[in-house]
Amino acid sequence: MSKLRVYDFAKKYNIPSKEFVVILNQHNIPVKNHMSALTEQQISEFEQKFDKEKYFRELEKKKSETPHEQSTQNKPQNAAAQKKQGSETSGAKDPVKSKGNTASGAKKRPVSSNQATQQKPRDHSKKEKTARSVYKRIKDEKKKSVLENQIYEIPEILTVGELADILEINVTEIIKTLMMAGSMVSINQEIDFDTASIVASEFGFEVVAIKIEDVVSKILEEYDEEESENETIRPAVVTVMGHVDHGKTSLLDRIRKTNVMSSEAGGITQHIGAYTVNVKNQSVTFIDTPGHEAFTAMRSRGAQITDIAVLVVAADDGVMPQTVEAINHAKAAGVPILVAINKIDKPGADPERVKQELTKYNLVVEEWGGETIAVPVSAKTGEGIDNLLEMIVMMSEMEELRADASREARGSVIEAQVKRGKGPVATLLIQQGTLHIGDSIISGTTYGKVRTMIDDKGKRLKKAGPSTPVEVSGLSDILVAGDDFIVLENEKEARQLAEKRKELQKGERVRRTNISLDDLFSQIQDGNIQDINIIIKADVQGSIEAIIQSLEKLDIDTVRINVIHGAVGAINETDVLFAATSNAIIIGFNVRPDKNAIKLADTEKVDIRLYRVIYDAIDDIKKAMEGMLAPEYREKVLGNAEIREVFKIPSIGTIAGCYVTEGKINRNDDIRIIRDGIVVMEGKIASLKRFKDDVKEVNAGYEFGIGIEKYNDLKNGDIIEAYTMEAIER
Ligand SMILES: Nc1nc2c(ncn2[C@@H]2O[C@H](COP(=O)(O)OP(=O)(O)OP(=O)(O)O)[C@@H](O)[C@H]2O)c(=O)[nH]1
Repeated sequence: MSKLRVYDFAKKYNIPSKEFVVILNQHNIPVKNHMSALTEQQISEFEQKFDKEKYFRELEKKKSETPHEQSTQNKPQNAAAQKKQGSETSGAKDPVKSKGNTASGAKKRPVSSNQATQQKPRDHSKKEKTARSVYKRIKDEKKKSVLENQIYEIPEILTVGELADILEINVTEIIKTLMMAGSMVSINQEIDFDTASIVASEFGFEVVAIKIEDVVSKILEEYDEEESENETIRPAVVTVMGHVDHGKTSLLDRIRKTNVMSSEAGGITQHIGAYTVNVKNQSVTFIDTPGHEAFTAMRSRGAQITDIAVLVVAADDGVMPQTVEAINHAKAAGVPILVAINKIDKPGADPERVKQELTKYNLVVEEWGGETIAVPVSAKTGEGIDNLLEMIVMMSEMEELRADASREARGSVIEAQVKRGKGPVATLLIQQGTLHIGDSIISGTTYGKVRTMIDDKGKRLKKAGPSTPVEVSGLSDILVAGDDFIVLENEKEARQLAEKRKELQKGERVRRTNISLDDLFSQIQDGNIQDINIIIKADVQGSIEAIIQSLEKLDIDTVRINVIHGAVGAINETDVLFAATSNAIIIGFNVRPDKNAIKLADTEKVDIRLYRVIYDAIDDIKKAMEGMLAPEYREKVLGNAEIREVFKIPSIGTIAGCYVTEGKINRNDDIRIIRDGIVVMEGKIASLKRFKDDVKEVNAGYEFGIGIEKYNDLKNGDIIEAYTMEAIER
């Protein structure tokens, strides 16, 4: 029998599961949350003790004693009545409201932004759609917040006029109040939250600061939720991926050249990071930076820009490690793959072999009954390129890519730099709507007002629609590739938001919360995850397959394990970015992360687990899923040294001359030898010497000689890593 969870049991009594958790605990049945499993004994115990009728009787009684908040809330009231209620309520609670206590008082009763978003009727007039204003957004919601909480939501920075508008008080009254407090202000002057809250309290109102980031998320949420009424077909955005030297850049160049020569004679190609070509009166946009690394780096910043991935495979070389990586990265992003079998002009070209190899990765070509389109091409001679472009157009038609050009623009940053005479410029890919000259945008902590716009042919544009890449100027600073951008009502708002974000960034960097083995169980319990994504890096292909097979056998109900990528070699930055983007855990089997990967894993909060025995890896995951991961020891790396020279000494063995690159090496440390990112052995130090003397430790920057217990196969360039096992708290 499968386990009975609290939420299933709660259904029997028709009681909401969260309430049921409380009831169970009241009946001495300890459960953590609605996902907790109950034993048969607990169930029968509860059934004997619980008096259902009594419970519902008491519930009814309680309900009749409390006022019907719901109906009061929904009753329309005029502004004066609201204000009166506002002042009376806050006054009644706090008759001697002193200046400055408002903010802290307000903190105790924050306005639920979630609630507000959910309940707001979705009625956007056309005018609202084209003017996205933080200030207006707050104003729209203020009536509701007054009704619910007698608290006004105000921006963290606003003008005197805006405050007057929100509180519905004559602006001269506000100016007068501020003057009496010794502050001479005009209607358009900006004041901060503290000042605004003091003014508000003078009039008997309580205010809370609405967080800038909340407003931005609300705006973005609203944007996504809004139905686009005028959707039309938009061009596909294509990224080219594949193994090194298979011809990605050559293919992109060939496509661009062919196109410019045929239809844009006279145009001067501008390298802006992406370009558009015309195929049978339809446009296709190509991202100029090939490779899955760039693709995943963009994705890790939130940019989902690619509609189709063109996988370039050289016909004379076949499927190679990075071909497989590219396939996995595209698949994890849910992007359809079109295969370009390149270099068919070469004598050794064998397109059929490529098709055969691809089947191993579930890419079965159409002529063999699959769904993958594969086009033979030569970036060198141009053969097959037209066919490839036509297939891209066909695929984009199948994908039904649509966008509403009548909305205000939203999209992603493709590239950014400073140009002479232009200041900071950025290539923006418009994904929705139309960007106009003069639009105010915000992206990350930078804002701007679009001053000029050019396309990839150097043509000046006044506006640009969906899927168009444009280089814009008029920005306050350099944008970051992969960040999104949105259009706000005016430059002032964009600036305020950008400045606020910058301030927040100065504090603590907003960290991504990624999955880790330690919190896996609680996340499963809370129902937050149903899929566990895993990336495996190992020393040999056989280990990857063995791990995948063992993982498949793990059977924990309601959760599925997906190995989204497995490859031979050290753990690198791209792996970490991929994990961060796909919320995956990285398992390293007999391999190590490189330095950049360690750093990135730390900032991106990616859990990397290193193992030497397959059983240990599987066991850890199993235990994590069952919530039984015992408090454990985790290794701490103490130092790294590089082997610079190897001496074979008869009767003693191999001694290596080394240099400590980081930390220190102690005589008693555990050590491992790493060759090209792969662990070749783990063991103990047999001897540690500086010149002729035995030493206890060697610090960074010093040379030393080392002998390893029962191991002689040392090589120049090997890394000796010293580590110890440390108890960690979970
Ligand atoms: N014969 C022939 N050579 C090609 C073809 N396409 C590319 N090449 C050659 O293959 C080599 C690699 O091409 P690139 O376009 O630089 O390959 P890439 O995939 O962009 O390489 P990376 O940027 O290093 O990953 C170059 O010497 C090209 O001239 C082709 O269709 N036929």
